[in-house]
Amino acid sequence: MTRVAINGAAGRMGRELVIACQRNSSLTLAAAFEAPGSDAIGQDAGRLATGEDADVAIASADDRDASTFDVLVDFTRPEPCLSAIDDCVAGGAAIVIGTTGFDADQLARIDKAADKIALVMAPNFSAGVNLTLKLLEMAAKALGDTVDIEVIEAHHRHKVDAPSGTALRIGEVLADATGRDLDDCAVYAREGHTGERERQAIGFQTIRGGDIVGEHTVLFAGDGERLEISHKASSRQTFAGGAMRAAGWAAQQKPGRYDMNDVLGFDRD
Ligand SMILES: NC(=O)C1=CN([C@@H]2O[C@H](COP(=O)(O)OP(=O)(O)OC[C@H]3O[C@@H](n4cnc5c(N)ncnc54)[C@H](OP(=O)(O)O)[C@@H]3O)[C@@H](O)[C@H]2O)C=CC1
Ligand SMILES: O=C(O)C1=N[C@H](C(=O)O)C[C@H](O)C1
Repeated sequence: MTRVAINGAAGRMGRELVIACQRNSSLTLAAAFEAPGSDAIGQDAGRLATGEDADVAIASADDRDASTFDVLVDFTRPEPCLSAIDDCVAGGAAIVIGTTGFDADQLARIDKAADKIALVMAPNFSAGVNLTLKLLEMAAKALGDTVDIEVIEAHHRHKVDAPSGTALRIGEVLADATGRDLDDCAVYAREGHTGERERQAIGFQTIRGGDIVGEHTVLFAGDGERLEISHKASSRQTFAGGAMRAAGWAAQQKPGRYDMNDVLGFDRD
């Protein structure tokens, strides 16, 4: 049995992760953590997620001892995630990172930690989104500079980062497939007299509202026709189940940085 710990266990994803862990027969919930001072500390992680006790009390992230679990799953915010990584390095545990919104310095710290522990990081753990990335790569290679490419994403009103981590990953895949550098061609906002659109631009449109779980569409707009490839998540269990699959896999790996292509066994080309 792989011993799993969940960071941010009282959050939207944290509660779904508790459920997904309980549904996976090769995993056992060993620990759950929340922000120091959180009202959730001391509450049972299972009771919070499902109404039934899991006999795992949520502890403060300050009291984390990574020798008591094999892998930690983090869906929190960048800074708490980096603290969790430090603890996993100290205790020799693997980590699965679903958190999004890291800056370049933070990403460099994550890369460094992967020299010491197995680290699986993905902006989206749903199998459907990871398959969508493959379809997008194929479409972008085939259509190339004959179309204008726009990435449209929609999420719930509580999301704090934009564009979504998934949209940014989509942008990287599209840029690679068309031989562009995303830093040069990304357009994140348009207002006023913008001038005509440049063919090489990859545009991002962000929608925030209500309880939208997560939707991503790529529009390939040509003359006389347009192609749209969409993924729409309707339940956070799709992310949580994928993250638990990654947790079981990560616990068996040697140190290194991995993503969902590795977990799902997808080819890299
Ligand atoms: N990769 C993927 O498949 C997916 C990624 N995500 C990403 O996951 C992250 C979380 O999303 P979501 O669940 O909606 O957000 P929530 O705000 O609902 O959950 C985050 C949780 O982390 C807690 N937290 C804050 N600080 C700490 C700390 N120091 N130690 C431990 N826990 C802490 C928060 O507590 P408090 O509220 O008290 O601050 C909260 O309970 C986001 O970055 C989101 O983009 C989301 C879905 C899928
Ligand atoms: O914050 C969310 O909810 C989600 N975040 C991830 C992202 O930023 O891509 C994945 C998912 O779409 C839900």
